[in-house]
Amino acid sequence: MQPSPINSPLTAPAGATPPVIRLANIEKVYQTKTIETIALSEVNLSIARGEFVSVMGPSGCGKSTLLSLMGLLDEPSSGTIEIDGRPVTSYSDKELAGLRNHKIGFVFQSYHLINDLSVRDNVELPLLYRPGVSGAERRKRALAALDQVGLNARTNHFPAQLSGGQRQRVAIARALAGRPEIILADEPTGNLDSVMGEEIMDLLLGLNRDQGTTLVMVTHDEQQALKTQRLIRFFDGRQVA
Ligand SMILES: Nc1ncnc2c1ncn2[C@@H]1O[C@H](COP(=O)(O)OP(=O)(O)OP(=O)(O)O)[C@@H](O)[C@H]1O
Repeated sequence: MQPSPINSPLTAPAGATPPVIRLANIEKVYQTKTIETIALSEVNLSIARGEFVSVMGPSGCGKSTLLSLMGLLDEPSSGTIEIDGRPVTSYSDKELAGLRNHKIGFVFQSYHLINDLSVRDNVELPLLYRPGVSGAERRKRALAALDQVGLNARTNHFPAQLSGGQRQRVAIARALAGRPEIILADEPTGNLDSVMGEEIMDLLLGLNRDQGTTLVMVTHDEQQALKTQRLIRFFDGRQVA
Protein backbone atom coordinates (compact mmCIF):
# COMPACT_ATOMS: atom_id res chain seq x y z
CA MET A 1 0.00 0.00 0.00
CA GLN A 2 1.28 3.47 -0.91
CA PRO A 3 1.78 5.82 2.02
CA SER A 4 -0.68 8.71 1.83
CA PRO A 5 1.00 11.94 0.73
CA ILE A 6 1.58 14.44 3.48
CA ASN A 7 1.15 18.05 2.53
CA SER A 8 3.32 20.57 4.30
CA PRO A 9 1.49 23.76 5.30
CA LEU A 10 3.14 25.41 2.29
CA THR A 11 2.12 22.81 -0.26
CA ALA A 12 -1.32 22.69 -1.81
CA PRO A 13 -2.78 19.18 -2.23
CA ALA A 14 -1.98 17.71 -5.66
CA GLY A 15 -4.48 18.95 -8.23
CA ALA A 16 -5.87 21.70 -5.98
CA THR A 17 -5.83 25.28 -7.24
CA PRO A 18 -3.24 27.12 -5.16
CA PRO A 19 -4.39 30.15 -3.17
CA VAL A 20 -4.06 33.36 -5.10
CA ILE A 21 -2.06 34.80 -2.19
CA ARG A 22 -0.36 32.84 0.57
CA LEU A 23 1.67 34.27 3.42
CA ALA A 24 3.80 31.86 5.44
CA ASN A 25 5.57 32.75 8.69
CA ILE A 26 5.65 36.40 7.78
CA GLU A 27 7.44 38.87 9.96
CA LYS A 28 7.77 42.56 9.18
CA VAL A 29 10.06 44.74 11.24
CA TYR A 30 10.44 48.47 10.62
CA GLN A 31 13.86 49.59 11.70
CA THR A 32 14.83 53.21 12.24
CA LYS A 33 18.04 54.48 13.84
CA THR A 34 16.47 54.46 17.27
CA ILE A 35 13.42 52.21 17.18
CA GLU A 36 12.57 48.74 15.97
CA THR A 37 8.86 48.12 15.44
CA ILE A 38 7.59 44.61 14.89
CA ALA A 39 4.59 45.35 12.67
CA LEU A 40 3.73 41.70 11.85
CA SER A 41 4.78 38.46 13.42
CA GLU A 42 4.12 34.79 12.58
CA VAL A 43 1.44 35.61 10.02
CA ASN A 44 0.16 32.57 8.12
CA LEU A 45 -2.80 33.00 5.85
CA SER A 46 -4.11 32.07 2.44
CA ILE A 47 -6.56 33.91 0.24
CA ALA A 48 -8.46 31.68 -2.18
CA ARG A 49 -9.41 32.84 -5.65
CA GLY A 50 -12.80 34.56 -5.55
CA GLU A 51 -12.81 35.06 -1.77
CA PHE A 52 -13.86 38.27 -0.04
CA VAL A 53 -11.90 38.56 3.20
CA SER A 54 -12.02 41.37 5.72
CA VAL A 55 -9.25 42.29 8.13
CA MET A 56 -9.98 44.03 11.42
CA GLY A 57 -7.95 45.15 14.42
CA PRO A 58 -7.01 48.20 16.45
CA SER A 59 -4.96 51.07 15.06
CA GLY A 60 -1.31 50.15 14.62
CA CYS A 61 -1.84 46.36 14.66
CA GLY A 62 -0.34 45.93 11.17
CA LYS A 63 -3.33 45.88 8.81
CA SER A 64 -1.92 48.34 6.24
CA THR A 65 1.46 46.63 6.43
CA LEU A 66 -0.30 43.36 5.62
CA LEU A 67 -1.95 44.87 2.52
CA SER A 68 1.37 46.39 1.35
CA LEU A 69 2.98 42.96 1.55
CA MET A 70 0.07 41.27 -0.23
CA GLY A 71 0.19 43.94 -2.93
CA LEU A 72 3.96 43.45 -3.36
CA LEU A 73 4.56 47.10 -2.48
CA ASP A 74 6.90 46.07 0.32
CA GLU A 75 8.91 43.00 1.30
CA PRO A 76 8.68 40.99 4.51
CA SER A 77 11.66 40.87 6.88
CA SER A 78 11.28 37.10 6.86
CA GLY A 79 8.83 34.47 5.65
CA THR A 80 7.43 33.62 2.24
CA ILE A 81 4.81 35.27 0.06
CA GLU A 82 3.38 33.14 -2.73
CA ILE A 83 1.25 34.37 -5.60
CA ASP A 84 -0.60 31.63 -7.48
CA GLY A 85 1.47 29.01 -5.68
CA ARG A 86 4.85 30.48 -6.63
CA PRO A 87 7.13 32.23 -4.16
CA VAL A 88 7.44 35.90 -5.04
CA THR A 89 11.22 35.52 -4.91
CA SER A 90 11.02 33.20 -7.94
CA TYR A 91 9.41 35.85 -10.17
CA SER A 92 11.67 38.02 -12.32
CA ASP A 93 11.53 41.82 -11.88
CA LYS A 94 9.56 42.04 -15.10
CA GLU A 95 7.05 39.43 -13.92
CA LEU A 96 6.69 41.23 -10.58
CA ALA A 97 6.03 44.53 -12.32
CA GLY A 98 3.39 42.71 -14.37
CA LEU A 99 1.76 41.28 -11.24
CA ARG A 100 1.62 44.70 -9.56
CA ASN A 101 0.31 46.37 -12.67
CA HIS A 102 -2.17 43.77 -13.99
CA LYS A 103 -3.18 41.41 -11.25
CA ILE A 104 -3.63 43.65 -8.24
CA GLY A 105 -5.70 46.81 -7.82
CA PHE A 106 -5.65 49.11 -4.78
CA VAL A 107 -8.34 51.23 -3.17
CA PHE A 108 -7.32 53.54 -0.33
CA GLN A 109 -9.29 55.30 2.41
CA SER A 110 -8.28 58.74 1.15
CA TYR A 111 -8.97 57.92 -2.54
CA HIS A 112 -5.54 59.13 -3.82
CA LEU A 113 -7.07 60.94 -6.82
CA ILE A 114 -5.22 63.67 -8.70
CA ASN A 115 -7.17 66.90 -8.29
CA ASP A 116 -5.97 68.50 -11.54
CA LEU A 117 -7.18 65.59 -13.66
CA SER A 118 -10.76 64.93 -14.69
CA VAL A 119 -12.55 61.87 -13.40
CA ARG A 120 -11.95 60.07 -16.69
CA ASP A 121 -8.25 60.98 -16.77
CA ASN A 122 -7.81 59.76 -13.20
CA VAL A 123 -9.30 56.40 -14.17
CA GLU A 124 -7.17 56.18 -17.32
CA LEU A 125 -3.94 57.07 -15.55
CA PRO A 126 -2.71 53.59 -14.49
CA LEU A 127 -3.34 52.30 -18.02
CA LEU A 128 -0.77 54.78 -19.36
CA TYR A 129 1.89 52.47 -17.94
CA ARG A 130 0.52 49.42 -19.73
CA PRO A 131 2.36 48.60 -22.90
CA GLY A 132 0.07 47.91 -25.84
CA VAL A 133 -3.03 49.71 -24.53
CA SER A 134 -3.92 52.39 -27.09
CA GLY A 135 -5.44 55.77 -26.21
CA ALA A 136 -8.79 54.65 -27.61
CA GLU A 137 -8.70 51.44 -25.55
CA ARG A 138 -7.78 53.42 -22.41
CA ARG A 139 -10.75 55.68 -22.91
CA LYS A 140 -13.08 52.76 -23.58
CA ARG A 141 -11.99 50.91 -20.46
CA ALA A 142 -12.19 54.04 -18.30
CA LEU A 143 -15.71 54.83 -19.47
CA ALA A 144 -16.79 51.21 -18.96
CA ALA A 145 -15.37 51.21 -15.41
CA LEU A 146 -17.08 54.53 -14.62
CA ASP A 147 -20.32 53.12 -15.96
CA GLN A 148 -19.90 50.10 -13.72
CA VAL A 149 -19.64 52.29 -10.60
CA GLY A 150 -22.57 54.46 -11.73
CA LEU A 151 -20.55 57.58 -12.54
CA ASN A 152 -20.98 57.85 -16.31
CA ALA A 153 -22.59 61.27 -15.87
CA ARG A 154 -19.51 62.64 -14.05
CA THR A 155 -16.64 61.74 -16.40
CA ASN A 156 -15.62 65.36 -17.07
CA HIS A 157 -15.95 66.52 -13.48
CA PHE A 158 -12.92 67.06 -11.27
CA PRO A 159 -12.49 65.31 -7.90
CA ALA A 160 -13.24 68.51 -5.95
CA GLN A 161 -16.69 68.60 -7.57
CA LEU A 162 -17.64 65.17 -6.20
CA SER A 163 -18.89 63.83 -2.88
CA GLY A 164 -16.70 61.52 -0.82
CA GLY A 165 -18.68 58.48 -1.94
CA GLN A 166 -18.36 59.52 -5.58
CA ARG A 167 -14.61 60.04 -5.17
CA GLN A 168 -14.26 56.58 -3.73
CA ARG A 169 -16.24 55.21 -6.66
CA VAL A 170 -13.78 56.93 -9.03
CA ALA A 171 -10.94 55.25 -7.12
CA ILE A 172 -12.69 51.89 -7.49
CA ALA A 173 -13.24 52.55 -11.21
CA ARG A 174 -9.52 53.33 -11.52
CA ALA A 175 -8.73 49.94 -9.96
CA LEU A 176 -11.34 48.22 -12.18
CA ALA A 177 -10.03 49.74 -15.43
CA GLY A 178 -6.90 47.66 -14.95
CA ARG A 179 -9.09 44.52 -14.75
CA PRO A 180 -7.33 43.16 -11.68
CA GLU A 181 -8.03 39.70 -10.30
CA ILE A 182 -7.43 40.96 -6.79
CA ILE A 183 -8.50 44.21 -5.14
CA LEU A 184 -6.81 45.23 -1.90
CA ALA A 185 -8.91 47.88 -0.17
CA ASP A 186 -7.57 49.77 2.86
CA GLU A 187 -10.55 51.15 4.80
CA PRO A 188 -12.45 52.03 1.61
CA THR A 189 -15.40 53.40 3.57
CA GLY A 190 -13.38 54.98 6.39
CA ASN A 191 -13.99 58.57 5.26
CA LEU A 192 -17.64 58.09 4.33
CA ASP A 193 -20.94 58.43 6.17
CA SER A 194 -22.89 55.26 6.73
CA VAL A 195 -25.14 55.62 3.65
CA MET A 196 -22.22 56.20 1.28
CA GLY A 197 -20.26 53.51 3.08
CA GLU A 198 -23.08 51.05 2.41
CA GLU A 199 -23.09 51.99 -1.28
CA ILE A 200 -19.37 51.33 -1.62
CA MET A 201 -19.71 48.09 0.30
CA ASP A 202 -22.53 46.97 -2.04
CA LEU A 203 -20.32 47.82 -5.01
CA LEU A 204 -17.45 45.70 -3.66
CA LEU A 205 -19.79 42.82 -2.81
CA GLY A 206 -21.18 43.00 -6.37
CA LEU A 207 -17.68 42.85 -7.90
CA ASN A 208 -16.93 39.78 -5.86
CA ARG A 209 -20.25 38.09 -6.61
CA ASP A 210 -20.64 38.98 -10.29
CA GLN A 211 -17.04 39.14 -11.53
CA GLY A 212 -15.37 36.79 -9.10
CA THR A 213 -12.88 39.48 -8.08
CA THR A 214 -10.85 38.41 -5.05
CA LEU A 215 -11.05 41.09 -2.35
CA VAL A 216 -9.13 41.75 0.83
CA MET A 217 -10.56 44.70 2.75
CA VAL A 218 -9.28 46.36 5.90
CA THR A 219 -12.16 47.84 7.85
CA HIS A 220 -13.08 49.18 11.27
CA ASP A 221 -16.76 48.47 10.61
CA GLU A 222 -17.90 45.18 12.12
CA GLN A 223 -21.20 45.22 10.20
CA GLN A 224 -19.37 45.47 6.89
CA ALA A 225 -16.88 42.79 7.88
CA LEU A 226 -19.75 40.43 8.66
CA LYS A 227 -20.98 40.74 5.07
CA THR A 228 -17.72 39.27 3.75
CA GLN A 229 -16.94 35.56 3.58
CA ARG A 230 -14.19 35.54 6.18
CA LEU A 231 -13.02 37.88 8.91
CA ILE A 232 -9.42 37.85 10.07
CA ARG A 233 -8.63 39.73 13.27
CA PHE A 234 -5.24 41.13 14.16
CA PHE A 235 -3.85 42.37 17.45
CA ASP A 236 -0.34 43.69 17.92
CA GLY A 237 0.90 42.31 14.60
CA ARG A 238 -0.51 38.83 15.11
CA GLN A 239 -3.59 37.04 13.86
CA VAL A 240 -5.89 36.38 16.77
CA ALA A 241 -8.84 34.79 14.97
N1 LIG B 1 7.28 53.04 7.43
C1 LIG B 1 7.23 52.73 8.73
N2 LIG B 1 8.32 52.94 9.53
C2 LIG B 1 8.30 52.61 10.84
N3 LIG B 1 7.24 52.07 11.47
C3 LIG B 1 6.13 51.85 10.73
C4 LIG B 1 6.06 52.18 9.33
N4 LIG B 1 4.82 51.85 8.85
C5 LIG B 1 4.15 51.36 9.91
N5 LIG B 1 4.92 51.35 11.02
C6 LIG B 1 4.55 50.84 12.36
O1 LIG B 1 4.10 49.51 12.19
C7 LIG B 1 2.96 49.25 13.00
C8 LIG B 1 1.81 48.78 12.10
O2 LIG B 1 1.40 49.88 11.27
P1 LIG B 1 0.18 49.74 10.22
O3 LIG B 1 0.10 51.04 9.49
O4 LIG B 1 0.38 48.51 9.43
O5 LIG B 1 -1.05 49.57 11.22
P2 LIG B 1 -2.63 49.63 10.93
O6 LIG B 1 -3.21 48.47 11.67
O7 LIG B 1 -2.87 49.72 9.48
O8 LIG B 1 -3.04 51.00 11.63
P3 LIG B 1 -4.29 52.01 11.33
O9 LIG B 1 -5.56 51.25 11.61
O10 LIG B 1 -4.05 53.13 12.31
O11 LIG B 1 -4.14 52.45 9.90
C9 LIG B 1 2.66 50.54 13.75
O12 LIG B 1 3.22 50.44 15.04
C10 LIG B 1 3.37 51.60 12.95
O13 LIG B 1 3.81 52.65 13.77
